[in-house]
Amino acid sequence: MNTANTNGTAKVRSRGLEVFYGEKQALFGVDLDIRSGEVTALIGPSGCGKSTFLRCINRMNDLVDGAKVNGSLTLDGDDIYHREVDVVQLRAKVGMVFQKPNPFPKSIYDNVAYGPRIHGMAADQAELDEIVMTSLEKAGLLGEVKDRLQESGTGLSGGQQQRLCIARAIAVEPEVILMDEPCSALDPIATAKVEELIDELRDNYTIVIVTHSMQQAARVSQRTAFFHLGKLIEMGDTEQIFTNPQQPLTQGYITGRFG
Ligand SMILES: Nc1ncnc2c1ncn2[C@@H]1O[C@H](COP(=O)(O)OP(=O)(O)OP(=O)(O)O)[C@@H](O)[C@H]1O
Repeated sequence: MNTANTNGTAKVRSRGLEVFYGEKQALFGVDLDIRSGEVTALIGPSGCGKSTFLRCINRMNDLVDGAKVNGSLTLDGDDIYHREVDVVQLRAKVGMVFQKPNPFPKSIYDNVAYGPRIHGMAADQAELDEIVMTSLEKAGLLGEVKDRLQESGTGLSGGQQQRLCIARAIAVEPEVILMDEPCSALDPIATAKVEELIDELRDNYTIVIVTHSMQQAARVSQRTAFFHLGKLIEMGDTEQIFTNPQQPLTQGYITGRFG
């Protein structure tokens, strides 16, 4: 395996990470470093464990009955799976955006204000307004919704809903944003907008994106990790992975021979 991924400062670091769903092992000894200030893409054929790895980072796998995680996974050097970790706080630090936009059946304003309210981040209404506006702005949505903040979030277009979900994630000031195929339900124009947004956000957040689209990985990420049958096969600079992969399996996947 290529271990060149283990240099530099890692925001998220896994060592020997294994995940089981009951008897089924989904990840085998994954050593992977995710750096801040860049976008890391996780690619590989269906069922290779990309989403499983992603969901470990904010412990979404805790919600799956019978799921078990071995090995080490750290955020800024702290064990994500330590028994004293407050999972609610962890998920505020490590936000998530899902495949299908899933705004709450609430107003646009309340969707974004939800997290800050729960975490008591605003001292008064003016401060909450500020957080909501700034988050919508950062998500590139403010211009489109500023006159309809009290309308339902579910009434927006799919692409707008996804940017609303990104605004909702940003509102609690996360350090890491996990995105699980965030554009797969979007049309090409909405996809382009979300990709542009990912690029803008990478200076301030560590972003990890699972994608089925190699074109998307090439467009939005600086580093790419290729998984196959639960193993990390290769990790490197995105350009290198797509132009000069070191492993035959990576080569086979990116040239469309399987997957
Ligand atoms: N909740 C679960 N219960 C049992 N097995 C699961 C569960 N979730 C995933 N798996 C299995 O773990 C393996 C890895 O799944 P995972 O969803 O991480 O793959 P993936 O690479 O993200 O796939 P896809 O691209 O299809 O989403 C697969 O074999 C899958 O069937």
